[in-house]
Amino acid sequence: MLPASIETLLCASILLGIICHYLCTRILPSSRSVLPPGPPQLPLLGNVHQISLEYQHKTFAEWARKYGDLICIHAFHRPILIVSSANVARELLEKRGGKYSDRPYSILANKLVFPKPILGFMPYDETCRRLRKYFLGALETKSAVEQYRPMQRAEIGRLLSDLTHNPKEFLSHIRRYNGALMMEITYGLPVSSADDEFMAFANGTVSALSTIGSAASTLVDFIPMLRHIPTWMPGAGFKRRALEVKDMWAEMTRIPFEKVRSAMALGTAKPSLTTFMLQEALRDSALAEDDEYIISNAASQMYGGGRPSFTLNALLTFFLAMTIHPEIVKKAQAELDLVVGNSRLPELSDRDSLPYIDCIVKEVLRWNPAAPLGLPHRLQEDDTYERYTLPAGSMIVTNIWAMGRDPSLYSEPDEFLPERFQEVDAEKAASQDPRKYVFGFGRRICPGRFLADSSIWLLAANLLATMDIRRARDSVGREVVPTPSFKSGLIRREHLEVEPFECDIRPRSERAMDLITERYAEVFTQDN
Ligand code: HEM
Repeated sequence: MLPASIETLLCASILLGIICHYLCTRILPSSRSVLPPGPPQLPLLGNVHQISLEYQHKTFAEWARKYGDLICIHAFHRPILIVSSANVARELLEKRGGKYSDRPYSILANKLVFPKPILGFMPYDETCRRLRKYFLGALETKSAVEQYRPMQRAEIGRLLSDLTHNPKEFLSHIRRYNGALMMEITYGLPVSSADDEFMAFANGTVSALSTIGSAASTLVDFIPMLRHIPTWMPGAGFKRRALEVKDMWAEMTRIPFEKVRSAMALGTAKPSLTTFMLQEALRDSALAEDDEYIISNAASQMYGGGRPSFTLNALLTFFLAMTIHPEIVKKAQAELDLVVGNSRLPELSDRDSLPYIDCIVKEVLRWNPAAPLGLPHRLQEDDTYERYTLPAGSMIVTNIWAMGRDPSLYSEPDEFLPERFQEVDAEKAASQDPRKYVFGFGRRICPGRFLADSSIWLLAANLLATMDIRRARDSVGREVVPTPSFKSGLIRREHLEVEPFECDIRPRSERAMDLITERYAEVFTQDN
């Protein structure tokens, strides 16, 4: 039992806290400034009790219907501004990029897992700008994109061949396609088989990372002193997991980076994102220890740090949609047969002549956006929008999922309908294009967006040109129609995952088999 005087003191402090919080969030701002509207809050907790662990994008979309495209909620004392319209996001994050390009500080990421900040979690400081400049040169210019085309072509050849030999394992083949492509682009290192030990280890690291929590939204981010809790104490599981992931991440970063450094020293390194970044950094001066850390971690983030899993998710969404909709497969195949014929496989240079395949890719990105709530930004200084005051330090969450369900742009938004992008005028086509928002906004926009978009298109076109995707059958021969089912969560995951499903993939014809064999032989010759 506490002595009566301490009990009284505790009660008085709690009461004072509640009054201060109430004054700060409700009474005082209303006399000077108005926060955007939002659901009612509880003292001290704010809206924490209303934010579910999963599917927050749906709760936030419901709130947007009630309170508007820009709403304000509180997680304890911290204001969170939720933007549900692409136009408002552009107005704030793009046009006023100077104030909106920081990331919220994450104790879990920046203190427990990574010894120093890495790209996705960095503030928008000098280092961040330097890294983004490297990415611009390595991923976003026309010549950079051209440079990756042979790798994309080769990996498509492998994927089609793997699918013909072992179609039941399609999930692991797609995972391999994405991982191998990123490995070659990031490090210039070829991957020999799906069971590659390093890729399996990297996949394990990435999934471990995604289960410990996302940027600035775990309990330790709200109660910082929890990071000092001894690892043996009950309740310290989050810290034990974070420290495990820290070691796994360091290993995943070190192994391929050292291979590239040795190959560079021997003059045998293939051009890659890592060689490009190292050469750029060396241009001005010798490499500082910090440069090595920053570059090696940026590379491992490119390769495996969760972002490319966004592409994987889009590829799986494509397979799911094609399994559910045989009529879309037929329509796309008719377009491919007409434009490309059966004497070769589709190439990225055919893209403009295959508008229906493009509509499918757009609908994949809109229907199940890989990052439904984007990555959070942080407002660096007070700002105003319309009649609202937006306080410095607010976390900005873009509800990309809700943007893709804007009823003024998309009818029947839960349906997979590529036709919605057909025969619309140029203005509507531009505002409907999901690539204008699914990759985020402003100065932190996804640097991998062109690569991701072209990899998804290439896979869609090649797969539809050569394979039939049918529904699997159950033990009594009935077709199994997969239910579109996606897992999500801002707290535990940043992205929406496709739940596993089955489908029946077969080559369309003898000719398709020949084309796959020819491409594979070409790839095999390249490897040797
Ligand atoms: C369909 C695939 C992808 C989607 C939907 C996607 C989406 C996003 C989004 C929404 C963001 C946050 C942007 C913002 O803060 O406003 C982001 C950031 C990022 N993405 Fe992607 N991404 C994809 C693929 C990729 C790929 C293939 C790479 C690597 C080549 C990549 C690398 C990154 C990096 C490094 C960041 C952090 C940038 C920063 O913090 O400055 N992404 N992505």
